[in-house]
Amino acid sequence: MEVKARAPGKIILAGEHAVVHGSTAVAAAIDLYTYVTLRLPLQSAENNDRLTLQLKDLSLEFSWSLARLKEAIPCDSSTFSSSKPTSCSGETLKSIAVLVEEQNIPEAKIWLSSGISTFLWLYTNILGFNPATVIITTELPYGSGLGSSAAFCVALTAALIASSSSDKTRGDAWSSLDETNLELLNKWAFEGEKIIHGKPSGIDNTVSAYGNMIKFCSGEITRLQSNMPLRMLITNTKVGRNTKALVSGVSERTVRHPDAMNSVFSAVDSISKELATIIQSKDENSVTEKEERIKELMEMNQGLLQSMGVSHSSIDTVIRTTLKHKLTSKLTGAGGGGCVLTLLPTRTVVDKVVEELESSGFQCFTASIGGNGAQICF
Ligand SMILES: Nc1ncnc2c1ncn2[C@@H]1O[C@H](COP(=O)(O)OP(=O)(O)O)[C@@H](O)[C@H]1O
Ligand SMILES: C[C@@](O)(CCOP(=O)(O)O)CC(=O)O
Ligand SMILES: [Mg+2]
Repeated sequence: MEVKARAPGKIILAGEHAVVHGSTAVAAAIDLYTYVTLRLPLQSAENNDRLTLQLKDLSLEFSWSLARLKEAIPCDSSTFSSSKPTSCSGETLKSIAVLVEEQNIPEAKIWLSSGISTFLWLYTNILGFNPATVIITTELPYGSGLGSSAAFCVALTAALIASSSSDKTRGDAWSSLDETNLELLNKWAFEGEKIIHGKPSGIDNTVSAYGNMIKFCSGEITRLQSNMPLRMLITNTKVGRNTKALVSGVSERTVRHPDAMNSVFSAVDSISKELATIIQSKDENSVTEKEERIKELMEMNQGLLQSMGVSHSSIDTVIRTTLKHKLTSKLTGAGGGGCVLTLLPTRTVVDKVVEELESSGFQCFTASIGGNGAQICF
């Protein structure tokens, strides 16, 4: 039996980091996906006593015997239920980390460890100790602010949940999950994100699961209907960073300066709410006027991200370069490098600015905003 699933990456238009501390943020799915193929072998097949993970783009394969997994991962069968997402305890995470270490991940790819731990946790909790081969490919850059971690958790969980569904109508087309399964998958994916991010807000897994554009605040989701064209240039600075470290850096700064940081978070909250209002507004304001307001909000948001300590000299270079072309940019996702968004007002010609950014070693692309969420295919 084979199930495929895919889940999109995202951009955060406003509110990253502050959203972890209860502020509003606005995010949209992009048309770059992580794909998961789950193969469950027949009882009689060879290799029906192993769980294998193939990361195709990286030409890496990891494999565990089911006996080793059962021995290492504590499982209380009285509380175990795939329909009740639970958090991975610190103790279980340590046992899983040992299973990951045994795989001798190449030093240059050691950043994958948290993803592989998450894989083992989600797999064994949703499907139990059953044999399978799981193949993953992705169109998203890893650790660049486009939500590869969430897309990975969402696509994996979608495949795991779909494999136990009774309705497996065959066909080549991608289809969405029903509301109940989407809610379940989003909760499991959030538990997965906790292993990768430490303290995620839940915005990334939510927008990857549901797609479109959302306003998100303390777990409350409002689906947004955009009433204006919204084009963004995405520039990958290619400076590697890690969301977990950046999120905890902001928390530490908040402990040191609670009043100042709470004011920063409150300002971000206002920016995100105003942005959501402008995007949805059907009023008479011309598109140009709305774009001018969005530009200013992005500029203010970037300033506040700077004051949280999550910008980077590479991000400043992108901002300065785009400003020469009268374009406004802000970081997206956790910052510290990673990707930068540049608003492309109607009729902007991007060739010159892209050429200049790419000549500095950055990689530019555009992506369609606000598309599909998680989908499955049998
Ligand atoms: N396709 C994948 N396979 C395995 N692990 C992945 C995959 N995509 C993401 N990850 C995990 O997520 C981490 C990156 O997540 P994060 O630092 O949150 O950045 P982002 O979500 O912006 O890409 C990687 O280091 C890896 O552990
Ligand atoms: C910084 C944050 O707001 C977004 C992180 O996004 P990414 O992992 O950098 O794609 C963290 C979160 O909301 O969980
Ligand atoms: Mg992430």
